[in-house]
Amino acid sequence: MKSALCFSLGRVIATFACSGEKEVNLAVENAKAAFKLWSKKSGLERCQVLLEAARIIKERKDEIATMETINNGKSIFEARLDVDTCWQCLEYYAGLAASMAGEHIQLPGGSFGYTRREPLGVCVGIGAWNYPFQIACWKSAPALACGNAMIFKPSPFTPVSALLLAEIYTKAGAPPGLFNVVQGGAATGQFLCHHREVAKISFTGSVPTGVKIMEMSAKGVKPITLELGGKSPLIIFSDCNMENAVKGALMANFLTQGQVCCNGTRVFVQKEIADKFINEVVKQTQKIKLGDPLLEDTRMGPLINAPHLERVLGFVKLAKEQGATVLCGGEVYVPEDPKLKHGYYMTPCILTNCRDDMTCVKEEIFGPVMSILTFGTEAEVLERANDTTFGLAAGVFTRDIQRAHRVAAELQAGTCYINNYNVSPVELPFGGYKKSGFGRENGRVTIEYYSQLKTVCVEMGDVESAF
Ligand SMILES: NC(=O)c1ccc[n+]([C@@H]2O[C@H](COP(=O)([O-])OP(=O)(O)OC[C@H]3O[C@@H](n4cnc5c(N)ncnc54)[C@H](O)[C@@H]3O)[C@@H](O)[C@H]2O)c1
Ligand SMILES: O=CCc1c[nH]c2ccc(O)cc12
Repeated sequence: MKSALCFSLGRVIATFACSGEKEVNLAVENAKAAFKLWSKKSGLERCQVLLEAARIIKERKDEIATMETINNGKSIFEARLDVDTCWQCLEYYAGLAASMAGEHIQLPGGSFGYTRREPLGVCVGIGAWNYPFQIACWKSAPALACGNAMIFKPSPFTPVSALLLAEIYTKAGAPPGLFNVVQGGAATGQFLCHHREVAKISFTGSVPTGVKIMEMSAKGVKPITLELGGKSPLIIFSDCNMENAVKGALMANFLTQGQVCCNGTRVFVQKEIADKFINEVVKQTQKIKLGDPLLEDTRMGPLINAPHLERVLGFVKLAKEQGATVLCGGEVYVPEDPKLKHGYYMTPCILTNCRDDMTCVKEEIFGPVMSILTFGTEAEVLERANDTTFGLAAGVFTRDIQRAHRVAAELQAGTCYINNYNVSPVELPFGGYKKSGFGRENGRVTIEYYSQLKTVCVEMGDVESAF
């Protein structure tokens, strides 16, 4: 069985054999052997390997970013920013590796207890296609820092860049098999999830697949992290800094061609400033440079593949049928360069006259389509913003500091941005509420998702038997 990889030119650039049960078993055996060695190392020794891997990522930044652009279609400008958060993530967890510790608890009669934070074993990471290298780093860095091994399965649409990470960990001194990559789609993912020697699964992808992962993990009683989809609200109050709010709305909608899980695609604008905001946001959107993602000044490349482009265009068509107005974009784009004519490009789209019950406002589109809605009061917009089964992210633009925090506290989302959107410092935990998933990536808390706590109870006196 083969998996084909396509790029913006619409041509296959690589083929990979999908891993079957035999290859998955082999990967697990290798990971188990590596885990034996790695889990015995001190935190400081693990820290040194992660720091060296971070250094290599920095050194090879341009090469990795180029590969990611070819892999995914995002602009080279953005791919470089992605790579920065990757080495930062490895450095961050390198720093935490040596500080992992338990507690010492005094008990009556001089007895005491202590806790040990121990690794889980062989962990599995399963990734989506929108941030291939970054997803592999955000999963593997905390896993390895805690003393685990990881088998990573990238999306079959973007199989290449995770292999660079495997090469880098090996060069940095990780034992063979500590970070293993297997290729394939759903079937390979199922072999991994069902494997009895797999201790944990961290999944990034869609809600329907997340449900399947949860079912499989339930059978094996395995802990999981689910980073799923979203339909996040971005609330723009009339007292905002307009220039920043417009920039924020673009950041919330058009990175990676709009294929970002935490995008703020429901943009609620207070009525008083709606016309001015809409004018400005359309003006700035029309200036976005589309085209060859490897060119320095390009800011939007092609979507991931032909069926996805059709799907996104279908959402725009349906929005029009349901009464929305297309203010710009929403159409197939054919770059002038003949080499790019088979790419999956579309122009970034802004919809107005949207209602909360429209499909474009309710469902995750995962493409460059912003839906603008207007609102009157804070109470009204909060109710409408929270009226969704998702809860990945949310944003608010206002100059009123009390309102900013009040609104952030009321929003049902795992990440709330105040006066910015889609920045991702690795020090901050990231993850969902509601159907957007559970568990966290990044931040100190993720150590808890890749380790388990052992309590050791020590008797200093004689046993007082009940018998
Ligand atoms: N919350 C987040 O952090 C986050 C980040 C990126 C993408 N996403 C979401 O991911 C979706 C888009 O990504 P996608 O299309 O790659 O998602 P997807 O669910 O189709 O696939 C994700 C991964 O799961 C694998 N997979 C598919 N079926 C499987 C099965 N039955 N068992 C095991 N593995 C299986 C795929 O091969 C792929 O590697 C969007 O909904 C987006 O919101 C979420
Ligand atoms: O696409 C959604 C958010 C996101 C961006 N980069 C990463 C990396 C790993 C994730 O699990 C999610 C994300």
